Amino acid sequence: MATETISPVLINQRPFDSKSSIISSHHSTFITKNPNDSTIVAVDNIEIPTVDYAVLFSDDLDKRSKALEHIDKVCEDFGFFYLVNHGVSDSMFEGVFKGISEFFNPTEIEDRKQYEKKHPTDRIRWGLRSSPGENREYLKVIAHPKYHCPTKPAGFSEAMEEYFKRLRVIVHGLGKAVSKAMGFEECYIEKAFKLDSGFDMSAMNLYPPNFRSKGSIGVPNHTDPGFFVSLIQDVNGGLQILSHNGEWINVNMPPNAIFINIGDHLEILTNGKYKSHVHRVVVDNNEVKRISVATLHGPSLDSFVCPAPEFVDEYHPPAYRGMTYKQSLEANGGDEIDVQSSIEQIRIE
Ligand SMILES: O=C(O)CCC(=O)C(=O)O
Ligand SMILES: [Fe+2]
Repeated sequence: MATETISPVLINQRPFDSKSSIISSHHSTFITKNPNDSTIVAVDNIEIPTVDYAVLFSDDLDKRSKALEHIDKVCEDFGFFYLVNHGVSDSMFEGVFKGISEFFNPTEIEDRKQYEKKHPTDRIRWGLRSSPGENREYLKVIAHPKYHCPTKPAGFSEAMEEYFKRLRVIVHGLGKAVSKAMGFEECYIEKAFKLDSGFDMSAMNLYPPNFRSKGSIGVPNHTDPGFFVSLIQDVNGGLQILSHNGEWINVNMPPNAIFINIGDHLEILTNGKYKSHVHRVVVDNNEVKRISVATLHGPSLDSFVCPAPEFVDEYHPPAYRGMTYKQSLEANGGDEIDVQSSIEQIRIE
């Protein structure tokens, strides 16, 4: 594959021109321009760590403390992991993917247009993107504090509600485990982000098979707001995440695992101890459509999020500006449902 290297640019988690293709070298990633080839290269040989949810709460103290040490290390050294043994049943997964598939039924596209953007305070939003920079259909809903979802097709809203309820328990459990793993009281994260009224937004995504796509990109490079982001999918294909070392890694999830990614606001709270990682979706190789559900688990909208005193000292000055979660969702021109990362605006250079 002949490529013309323009100039080696370490991506360092910043947005870049999605028309360029990317070649990963061992410890850095270079943007290269290759007019004949738009494939996006990522590696399969870096194993994404697995966290066993049940062991985090094991009665066996030795097992539990080893599991807590493990999750702390995984959050710090990677920032993302596969969560298994989480208690979402196979039938719950089936119900979710069946409901989403039916919602995105190709013959009813006119019906879905009622959820196109009307106002920044929309609680349900639908969109269809078909361009070289983005190829997906999506439905975004607010899942918490008040749940919203289209009422049709029959059973869809109920299946999603049941899933979001279970997911909240799991993610709050992870918050407790991580709080303890960092040496704090169990409800440290819960209190810091006022999670009783935590703001959760979920994006249900439908990616076309490659023959129907307008280019390689399903979703361009981004990080997500929130403290944890959870992702489930019906088939593997296309999610890639940029590692600490600047290598794009293919996310190949075990069946019915949940992919957990640290969100921007846990990076801010921990003053960069845990980091939010750039990811994207590539649709090049997808022979079939793919469905994913990405849920951004956020602080309450009025939570003021800044680096916590426990993570600040003379060697680690605050690296992010403080603002409310709502302000941060709007700082980059987004709104409460079309949430956009604003960590670049929040980071103190
Ligand atoms: O569909 C995926 O695999 C990822 C989607 C995503 O990153 C998002 O919706 O924020
Ligand atoms: Fe994302």
